Amino acid sequence: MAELIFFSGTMDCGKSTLALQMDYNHRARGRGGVRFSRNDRAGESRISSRLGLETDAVEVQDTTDFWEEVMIRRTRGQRIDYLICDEAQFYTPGQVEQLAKVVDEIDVDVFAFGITADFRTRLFPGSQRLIELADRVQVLQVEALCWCGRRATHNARTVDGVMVTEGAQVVVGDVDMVVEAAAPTEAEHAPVVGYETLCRRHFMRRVTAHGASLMAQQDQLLPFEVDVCLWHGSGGPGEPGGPAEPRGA
Ligand SMILES: Nc1ncnc2c1ncn2[C@@H]1O[C@H](COP(=O)(O)OP(=O)(O)O)[C@@H](O)[C@H]1O
Ligand SMILES: Cc1cn([C@H]2C[C@H](O)[C@@H](COP(=O)(O)O)O2)c(=O)[nH]c1=O
Repeated sequence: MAELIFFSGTMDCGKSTLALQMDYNHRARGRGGVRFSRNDRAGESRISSRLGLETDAVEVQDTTDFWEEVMIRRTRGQRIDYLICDEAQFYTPGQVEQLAKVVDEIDVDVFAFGITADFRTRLFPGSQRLIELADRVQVLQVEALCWCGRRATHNARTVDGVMVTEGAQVVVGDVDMVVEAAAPTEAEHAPVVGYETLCRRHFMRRVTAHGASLMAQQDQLLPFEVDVCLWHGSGGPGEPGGPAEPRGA
């Protein structure tokens, strides 16, 4: 019996790699499928893995109807046994319902891959619907790690290296974005948006790898205990929007 499976995890934990592997394995056994994605970092109509694999896919738009996508292909005589749905956090709740219908009504397996929550820890609407409807939600085995070595559970967004908690929900980007060392003039300056996976503790305290390394440097430089402001938030220590703990983060 066909299933709707949601493979989820943080950014950079191997979801797209697994999507490409599953497509390969099913295809190798003679099954027919279609690959879908939306807003892949590599560009439109692509599924790309940081391991270097990349392939073509059908770009999902707000107007895409998965039921129709399958019906049109089957009418043409194409074999459709499964769908690979990457970056599924960007699909609409209605599209997730179409995927469930494809599973239940015409026995097509749907393998969806995506992050559950955004940079504010809020569920993406597509991921929420997948969690509500999937036969199984499978958390990926490969753990993305926080800079402290703990399992990363959250996706932080940075703008010019500083963690932010306000902004549009969707901004395509990558982990390990390099922030320019030499500041360009204001007119040229386009903010660099990046992402970093963190454990909950460091997400809540807003301590990114960059912030932690600054704090470590300050600890080495200062001969005595002083209050050091290394943050850009508005609250006081431990308050929402406030700083990371300056010591023992
Ligand atoms: N040079 C590398 N050598 C080995 N593994 C790598 C390399 N670069 C990336 N990876 C692996 O690829 C994973 C990211 O895979 P990817 O499918 O792009 O993630 P996701 O789709 O979840 O964001 C990393 O967690 C890491 O395990
Ligand atoms: C947290 C967060 C992420 N995104 C974007 C950034 C990337 O383009 C994708 C995730 O891709 P990955 O293959 O899982 O690395 O999502 C976003 O738009 N908004 C966010 O809050």
